[in-house]
Parts: sequence; structure tokens; C-alpha cells
Amino acid sequence: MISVLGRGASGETGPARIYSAIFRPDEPGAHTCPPVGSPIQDSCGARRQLARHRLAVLDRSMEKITMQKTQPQYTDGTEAPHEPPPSLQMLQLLAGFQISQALYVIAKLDVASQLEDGPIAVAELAARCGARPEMLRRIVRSLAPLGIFHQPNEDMVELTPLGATLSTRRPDSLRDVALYWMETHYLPFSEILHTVHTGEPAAQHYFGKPFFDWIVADPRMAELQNRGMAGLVGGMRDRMFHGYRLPAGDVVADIGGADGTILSRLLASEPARRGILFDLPEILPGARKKIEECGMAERIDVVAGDFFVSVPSADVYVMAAILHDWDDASCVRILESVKESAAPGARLVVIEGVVPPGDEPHATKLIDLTMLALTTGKERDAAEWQELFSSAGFILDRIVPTADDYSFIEAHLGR
Ligand SMILES: C[S@@+](CC[C@H](N)C(=O)[O-])C[C@H]1O[C@@H](n2cnc3c(N)ncnc32)[C@H](O)[C@@H]1O
Repeated sequence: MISVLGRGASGETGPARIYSAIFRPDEPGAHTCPPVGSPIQDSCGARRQLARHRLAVLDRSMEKITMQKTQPQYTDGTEAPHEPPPSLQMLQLLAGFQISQALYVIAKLDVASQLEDGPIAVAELAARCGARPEMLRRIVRSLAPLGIFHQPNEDMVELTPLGATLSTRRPDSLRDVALYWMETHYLPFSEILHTVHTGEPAAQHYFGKPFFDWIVADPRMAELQNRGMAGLVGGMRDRMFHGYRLPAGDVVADIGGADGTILSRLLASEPARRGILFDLPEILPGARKKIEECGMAERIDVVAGDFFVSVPSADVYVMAAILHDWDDASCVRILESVKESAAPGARLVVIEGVVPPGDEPHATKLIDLTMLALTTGKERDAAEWQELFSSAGFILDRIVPTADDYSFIEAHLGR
């Protein structure tokens, strides 16, 4: 969805850039997920054909949404530009709140999982999900043109590759991300104008306390955050781990490591190393269970604490999506905790995005809105990372770009 706000990968605009944002048809491994039960499920060529078919369906649907025909013409017969006028493009962007709420309904009712075994009648789907058929039918009909569902006729509904990302039966399911964003981010975002006027995070204004304090006050929210962040490892932070090796060091501490998904992944191919998962005490009950499920209980110790006070001693410190949550002064305090406990020669690996210059689409540019609304933090460009490390007494060694919009930013202590 990120490219929707900018130009697509090949410079396309309008509906075409929405397709490329959703499907990235030129990407290896794209379109590998036709509906379960499809007779063409096993054939690669046929899969590509299905993908082309779906793109064509989406193409036609987007044209309907933008009220354009394939060969748009003015009433006097002259050709109109193919791209929708700016006012219609703006309406599509403004409608984002409706789409995210409709997707929330689909995620909450776990609709996608119900469709994994093949197309079913909307009435049957509604009965399985505990929804009113006439209401669910309208949600499905609204989302089908966006490629979430396919409706062979108005009574039937079928899962598409895009819709399947919300199924809990997929290992890389984004359902928990949907629930996390919509149950913890959506409402405070309504106060973002307050942030722009006052500098106070919208979440602080909306909840009456800092975002993470609000999360840990409710064990259900703490668990949802863990599941949502773990879901992002299967989504926008999956490919980045391929082929990356941590700097040398026996003990790896993941600071603010949530449920241990990232630490387990980093240590899976490193049997000689041990791990320490460090996070707030309210976050950790779910972590112990997750680490056991990953078969890492023998190799990862779980330590509760506050990174503004102190962190455990280690040879390698990992911090994923931590420093972007905090303003520079708070980051320096966190890094000072690391400095105080670090073993001699310790290395720091920050897993974050690096904002690219210009108006090129990049995940950090939307995530920065989340930082603005929820936290005192921000997304940083390469110079800002360098400056932050240097003001905390660290030296930036290298930024390792990856196949995702995230990098491994490695540093060492300058003492
Ligand atoms: C955005 S999440 C990142 C989780 C995980 N590193 C990841 O990338 O999936 C931020 C994490 O920082 C933790 N955190 C926030 N304040 C903390 C503090 N004062 N001390 C330790 N952990 C903290 C939160 O509990 C949460 O797990």
C-alpha cells in the first residue's frame, strides 16, 4: 500500500500504481498463492495466468471505482486522459479509513480463514463468522474490487492471494497486524492534528498516558502488541533476515525484544550462541511461551527490566524497532544503558529503516506517521543515524541494506 502515495516501481501512477503496490507482478515469488482447491494450484505457468487474470479483474474493478472506461472519452468524442483526475485520486486516498475499517471487520471475524477450503455462499460464511449475512455481503462486495475477494456471482465469495494474507492458516498471516493496528493505533490517529499543533503525541493526548504505558496496563493489549510485531516479521520484515549474520559474540541480547520472534530467528542458524530477551515485565509472559514454541528455551534467557534504567551484559546488542519510538535524548539514555553493561568490544545492531531522500516510496515514510501519532520518536535518515550514534558515544560501522525496507545498522562503542 505504500506506493499508493507515490509513484509505482516502474513510474506508473493512478490505479496502475495501486496494482503494483499490492501485487508487485515483476517480483520473484509473487502470485504464488492461488485460492486453495483451485485446479491450477500446482502449475507455475497457470499460476502466472491466474495472477494475470486477477490483475485484469482488479484493473476493471479499479476503473469502475474511478468511474473510467478502458478508452475514456469526453461526451464530444475526444479522448480523456487515462489517469483519473486528481480529485478522484484524492477521494480514493481519503477513503482509506473506510477500507481499513472494513478490513478490520474481515480480520476480527477471521473471514479469510473460513474461505481457505474454497468458495462458499456469503450466507454460509456469515453463519460461520457470527455475522448478519446482508451486512457481511456489503463488506465483501466493497472489498472485492480491491482484490481482497473474488465473487463469481453475488452470492458466492472466494479468497484471493491478497485476501489470504489475513488468514490465520498462513504462516505469514497479517491478521494480528490488522488487529494490532486497528485496536491500538486507529483511534489515537484521530488526534494527529493535536500533535501537529502542540508536539504532544496523539496517543498521549487520546489515552492520557504514553502509548507503551497504555499498552502494558492491559495484558490483552501487551499480548496483541507482541503478536502484531511478530506478524510484521512475516510481512514487511521477512526477507531482510535472509543471508544476514550477526557480528561475532557469544551472548546476543535483544533489547525490547517483545516475544522473542526476532531473537529466535537470528539465533536459529547460530547454535553456538546464547540469547537474552529483554523487555518490560508485562510483555514477557507471552514471550516465554513463544520461545518454547521456537525450541529456543534452552538457549534464550528472559530478563525483565526497563532500558532507561539498565540492560543485561552482552557481546552483541540487537534493537529492532526500538530507537524509532523515541526522541534523540531518550535514545541517548537507552544507548547509555547499553554502554554501561556492554562487554568489552561489544557490537550494536539496530534493525530499522533508513529514510531515503526525495519522494521515492519507502516504508519509513508511512511508519513515520505512526511515530508522529503514537510516540516521541521518528524515522531517521543515514546522517541522523550517524549523528545519534555519535552523540551517544558509538561509531557507526556500516548500514546493511536488505531486500525489505529495513536495514541492519551496525555500530561499536567508541571508548
Ligand atoms: C515496537 S516494539 C518492537 C518489538 C520488537 N523489537 C520488534 O521489532 O518486533 C517496542 C518494544 O519496546 C518495548 N519497550 C518499551 N519501553 C520499554 C522500556 N522502557 N524498557 C524495555 N522495553 C521497552 C515494548 O514493550 C515493545 O516490546
